[in-house]
Amino acid sequence: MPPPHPPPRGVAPAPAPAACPHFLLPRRSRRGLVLPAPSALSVAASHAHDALLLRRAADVADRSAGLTSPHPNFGCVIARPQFETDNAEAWVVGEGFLYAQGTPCAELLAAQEAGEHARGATAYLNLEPGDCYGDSTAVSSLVQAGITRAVVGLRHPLKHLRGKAIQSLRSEGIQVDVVGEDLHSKLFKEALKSCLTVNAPLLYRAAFRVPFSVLKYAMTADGKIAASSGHASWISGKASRGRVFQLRGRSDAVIVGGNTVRLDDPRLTARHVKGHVPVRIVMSQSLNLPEEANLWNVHDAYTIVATQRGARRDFQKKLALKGVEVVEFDMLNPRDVMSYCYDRGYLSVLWECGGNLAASAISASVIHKVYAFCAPKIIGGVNAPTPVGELGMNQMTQAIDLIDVSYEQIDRDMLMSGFIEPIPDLSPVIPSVDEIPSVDPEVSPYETNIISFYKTWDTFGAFSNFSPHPIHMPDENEDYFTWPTVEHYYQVSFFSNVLLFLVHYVKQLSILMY
Ligand SMILES: NC(=O)C1=CN([C@@H]2O[C@H](COP(=O)(O)OP(=O)(O)OC[C@H]3O[C@@H](n4cnc5c(N)ncnc54)[C@H](OP(=O)(O)O)[C@@H]3O)[C@@H](O)[C@H]2O)C=CC1
Ligand SMILES: Nc1c(N[C@@H]2O[C@H](COP(=O)(O)O)[C@@H](O)[C@H]2O)[nH]c(=O)[nH]c1=O
Repeated sequence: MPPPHPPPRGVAPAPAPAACPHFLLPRRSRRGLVLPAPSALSVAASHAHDALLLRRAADVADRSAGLTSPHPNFGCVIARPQFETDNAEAWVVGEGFLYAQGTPCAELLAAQEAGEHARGATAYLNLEPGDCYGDSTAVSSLVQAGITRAVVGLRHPLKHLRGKAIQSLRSEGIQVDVVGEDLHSKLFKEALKSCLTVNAPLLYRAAFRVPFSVLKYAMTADGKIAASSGHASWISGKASRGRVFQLRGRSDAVIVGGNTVRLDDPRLTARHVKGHVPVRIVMSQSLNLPEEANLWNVHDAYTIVATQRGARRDFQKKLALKGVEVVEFDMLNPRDVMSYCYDRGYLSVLWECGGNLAASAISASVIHKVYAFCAPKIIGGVNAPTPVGELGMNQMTQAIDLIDVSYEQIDRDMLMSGFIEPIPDLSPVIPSVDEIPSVDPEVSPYETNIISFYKTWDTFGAFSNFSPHPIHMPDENEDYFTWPTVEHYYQVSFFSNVLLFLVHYVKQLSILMY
């Protein structure tokens, strides 16, 4: 996004003493032009601008929520003060976010968009960049772009990456201001909250060693999630259900209980929104589930059935034949299922179950956030199910208080959301990928023989298209060639009959790139 009034080209980076707020620095272009009169800005105003642009970096990072898992959401906003306007939003010359694993980093995209305007500008990063597999593109992009200052919301949560990029940037002469260390004010606290919220799944995962879990339900104005018959479609309106698709798209998995499968035959897909499709998980102790169900159609999305060890082995086999993965637990309970999801690398899980399983999950302390859609309808019914079953509380003083509550009207419905636990800060240290225990392949005798390896952190992730493991394969002339990843080989195979020249081209490109 070009600035409304681009600064002169060839602006020399300004010297940046650490103690001096960036916007107070006088800066000169190579031609001797004095740049915007930043001294006109008070420290308070510069803090306000910094905080606003940092919040914007967090908002930008949020655009790929659900897609970067298990990596954090990174956003980068590059801005430089303009003479003509005090509106910091208009100072933005480039922005970018990490779209997904294996795609260019936020800093590179922002620097590319800013071009020459990045010289002498400030980069706002919701999170300290992390370098994967020795890749330091984020830092080098900012250095090469001529950034003179970086404002960082949070240090990287991984122990082995924490502080590294900040140190590298500083060693390149870039002034780095970290919120809470170099920048303190109420405005920065709020900006920090945005940075924490955008990576809440990662932080909860680190703090509690389970994925970030959201309980979502739709209820009538008299607090029912279905009629007494169990019929529940639909309580909330179309717009609210559209929002649910978005929530699914931000989650690694969606969970329901067996009863919901029997009564609703749900699909639990993120249809109508492009992008990420979560895994569907059914928790069923009895395994008394229908032979035919939408969830067994694994062409829509992958399905896992979590059950009690030994439950209906014949039915387990049938599910496995359909491509459904069955996982047995010694004692099926929400905490063990969440530990299992943690081991699979999931960052966030959406619970779309009924009240019985919801109560069990809340009691097990695995629910961190609640989304309650309330529709202006009354259904009544003494036995009609409610969003949360028995919690064993009998005094109102025992009620769980939601915090950071938000209210939003969605068409005729009201959405209330709030956290059960405070968002953890970064004091816990997330184990590196190597330290995350692998899933025990013996966990179930009837796991499906279809294995999932789309993402590198799946159990069989080494086969993932993007997994950085070279493969050695013969080409059409039986000549062996080493491909840097399965993705390279796949893409070439896909086109080989049609565009042979492309094969040659991609091979050459691979040789050049690696
Ligand atoms: N309006 C809304 O947002 C929603 C409404 N609903 C409605 O809710 C009703 C179903 O409610 P409910 O039976 O509570 O929903 P669920 O089926 O989602 O949860 C209960 C089932 O989960 C399984 N389960 C596994 N482990 C546990 C455990 N530790 N604790 C509790 N259950 C466990 C059992 O399956 P099994 O019996 O197979 O062993 C149990 O019957 C339906 O009428 C449905 O339409 C459901 C979801 C959302
Ligand atoms: N009834 C009800 C919901 N119910 C939830 O949605 C599931 C159905 O999802 P799908 O088959 O993908 O459309 C169902 O099993 C239950 O978990 N959700 C809502 O947003 N609003 C509603 O009124």
